[in-house]
Amino acid sequence: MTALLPSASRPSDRTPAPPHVELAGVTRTFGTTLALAGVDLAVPAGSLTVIVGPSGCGKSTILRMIAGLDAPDSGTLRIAGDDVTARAAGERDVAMVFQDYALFPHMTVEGNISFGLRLQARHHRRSGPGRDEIRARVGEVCALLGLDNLLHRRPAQLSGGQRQRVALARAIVRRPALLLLDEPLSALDPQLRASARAEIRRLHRELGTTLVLVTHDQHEALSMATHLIVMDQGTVAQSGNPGELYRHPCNELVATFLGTPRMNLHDRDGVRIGWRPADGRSATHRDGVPPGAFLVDGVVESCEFTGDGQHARCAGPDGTFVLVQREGESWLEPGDTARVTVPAARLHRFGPDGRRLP
Ligand SMILES: Nc1ncnc2c1ncn2[C@@H]1O[C@H](COP(=O)(O)OP(=O)(O)OP(=O)(O)O)[C@@H](O)[C@H]1O
Repeated sequence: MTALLPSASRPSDRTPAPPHVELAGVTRTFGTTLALAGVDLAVPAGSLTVIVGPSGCGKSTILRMIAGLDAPDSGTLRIAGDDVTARAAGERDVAMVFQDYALFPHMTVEGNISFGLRLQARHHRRSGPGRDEIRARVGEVCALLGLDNLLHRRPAQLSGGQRQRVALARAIVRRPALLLLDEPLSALDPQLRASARAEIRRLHRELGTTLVLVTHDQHEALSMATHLIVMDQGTVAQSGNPGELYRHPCNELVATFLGTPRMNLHDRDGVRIGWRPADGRSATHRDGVPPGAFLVDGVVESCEFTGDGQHARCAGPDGTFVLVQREGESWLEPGDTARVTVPAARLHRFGPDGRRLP
């Protein structure tokens, strides 16, 4: 497939890509709410960067700032190396897809997708795209997104997933160097979400453009991101490769926000010990405890069947915890005594301030 957009270095490159977007010391207050409390972040060029965090942590505000729809109170924003902090939205090579897709209801799919190009043609008669070019570019993105058979429908005649693809098509037909997606999957039902996630990843690979996506769904974030940024109360808690953040969370917030069921935590000797529910093994009293392994006891309160396994919820002297059991293991039942061991290499330790201990 020929790249529709100027190619950027791929996330699989070994050398770290230069940042496409950089925020330095960005703050933003709304009335008495400090939405962004000094944000420093970098979006690697060509990456699929996902910004994730609890509701209200400032994700959408960051996206709107990158798009030029909001301005920082202080700090700087650079795109492709240029300081664009004071530059208007129209002067940035950026396209944004909104959460509600914001399609024009009275226009057909074709009309919606070609709208920006037709506007360009009208305003820049000499340099803007001609009628044939517009038709060719609309055809190209419709083929890419499987919209060929829907060109003459209006948004009301489309499913949620089809509307989302039209919104994506409308954004990429302009060939922006940077594509911003605000909660793009939130209007879709769970089954469509899985295919839409794959669709966005494919689109990102084929376009080779930098894509920044905002979500509050950690599963979506882990499964889609080539670069992950976890936000907490208006600041960046941690950023990097999703696997790295999952395996080595820098603090308790990142540790418990990423992964389901969430990480179990127990206080022992002034240290908080964390372990992921899938890393524990149910053991009997006759089993030896491997050197350095963590041992936790409890009574099974309830079990939840998940299809390929079960989640056993337990309560014990060290607090409550969840154990993931897979097919083939001997499953615990409510009322059973649970004795769980966790290998030393799978333990996380946090200090009183919540930060990861070495
Ligand atoms: N226009 C506004 N006026 C007043 N407060 C605002 C405005 N926009 C955002 N805020 C506040 O700023 C904070 C950050 O909002 P933002 O929308 O960026 O969070 P978010 O992480 O995207 O949340 P969500 O996941 O719920 O969409 C919130 O406390 C929000 O209430």
